[in-house]
Amino acid sequence: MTTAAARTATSAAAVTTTPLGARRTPLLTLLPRDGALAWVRRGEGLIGWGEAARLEVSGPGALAEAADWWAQRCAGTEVHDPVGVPGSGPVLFASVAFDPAEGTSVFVVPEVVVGRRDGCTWVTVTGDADDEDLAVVETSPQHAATSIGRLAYADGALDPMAWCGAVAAAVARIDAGELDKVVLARDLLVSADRPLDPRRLLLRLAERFPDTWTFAVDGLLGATPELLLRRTGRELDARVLAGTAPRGAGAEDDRLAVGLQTSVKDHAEHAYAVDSLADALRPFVDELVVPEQPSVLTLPNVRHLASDVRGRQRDDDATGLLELVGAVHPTAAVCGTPTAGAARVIAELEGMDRGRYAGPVGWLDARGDGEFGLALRCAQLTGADGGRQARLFAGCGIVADSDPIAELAETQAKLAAFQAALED
Ligand SMILES: C=C(O[C@@H]1C=C(C(=O)O)C=C[C@H]1O)C(=O)O
Repeated sequence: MTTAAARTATSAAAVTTTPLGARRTPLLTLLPRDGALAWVRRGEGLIGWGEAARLEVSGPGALAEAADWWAQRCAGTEVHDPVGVPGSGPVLFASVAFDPAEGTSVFVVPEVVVGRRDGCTWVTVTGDADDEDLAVVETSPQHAATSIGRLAYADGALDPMAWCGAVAAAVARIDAGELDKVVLARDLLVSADRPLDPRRLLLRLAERFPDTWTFAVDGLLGATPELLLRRTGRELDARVLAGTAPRGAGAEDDRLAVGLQTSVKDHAEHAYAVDSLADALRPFVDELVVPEQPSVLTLPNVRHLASDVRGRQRDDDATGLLELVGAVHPTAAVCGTPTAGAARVIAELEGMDRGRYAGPVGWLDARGDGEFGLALRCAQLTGADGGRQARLFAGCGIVADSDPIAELAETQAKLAAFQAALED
């Protein structure tokens, strides 16, 4: 099998980072309407726009090819970076297909990146640091708050009852001993009266879900609570989520939280996801800290069992972040256990192309530092009709005790995250 790739690039121009000191303007409000790139949590992170280079790649070697491409590009670049922190200097935004061997992964080197870390802001420009680009950062925010009018929803690949049938079929296959866990997802289509403005959606998501990473790459926008892998020097860390409960009102909410903490089914579902990440990371680390018990992450729409895993990459291991991401993905948080059997069941039962949903999304710098989440609680904006349409996604882990109606309700609670941003 071969890897197919399409690339565009301006010649590897100089990259200049300029410190801007302490700025208050929220990063997401600086984005232009088109080509928004973002990875922001609690007001810090990176945004970008413009395309100095782009790689679209598909095939079994997709991530290795992207890593080579980035390494070559960095090697040919003259860098001025007095800031010297993760995310300063040259940056690559990435959105990897759920199945990189089949789907298309997108990598974008922005012309302009604005970053903020520990309260300090900088701007990085590829090519001539022209006054216009810097002026954007110096002047007023340009976010649009225009209404998008009415929304019309339609079923995606499967209607809710057909999707419940797929869950029941998955449970039967788990009961028959074919596999232990599989994550089944569904999609929901939405059309608006007026074009969907990514900036408006990103701002709403970031406001409502401050504990998540708000991301945008090539029209895939979302607010993910799950960190697949972050690399800072040789430190690696991840936040694994699996096992979910809905939110309720008053005492019911407390009851649901206790139910999640004590649920044997949710703990089993969680353990598969943690084990898959830990097993995949072990060959690369000489130290791996996995919490004995998960904690509970409370979001406005759902609660999750969460495990923050930390490790230190071995000093003699030269594997780069993109290859590490390729090695750990797909974990059982988005695929299942065993991986190959779960992937087969997903292909047979889901009836849809996940595209880049549930794939790794994030950024990488020239030092090899970066952050990748899983593209969850997200939507793919589509160009048809002037960008008035979007495809929303949500999925959940299915194990032996899963009830199709409860799983459907879980997808609805997860879809509600993006729906709230649309409907606000
Ligand atoms: C697959 C999704 O979420 C994943 C599945 C979860 C679960 O089944 O409990 C929880 C968090 C995520 O790991 C999604 O949001 O689409």
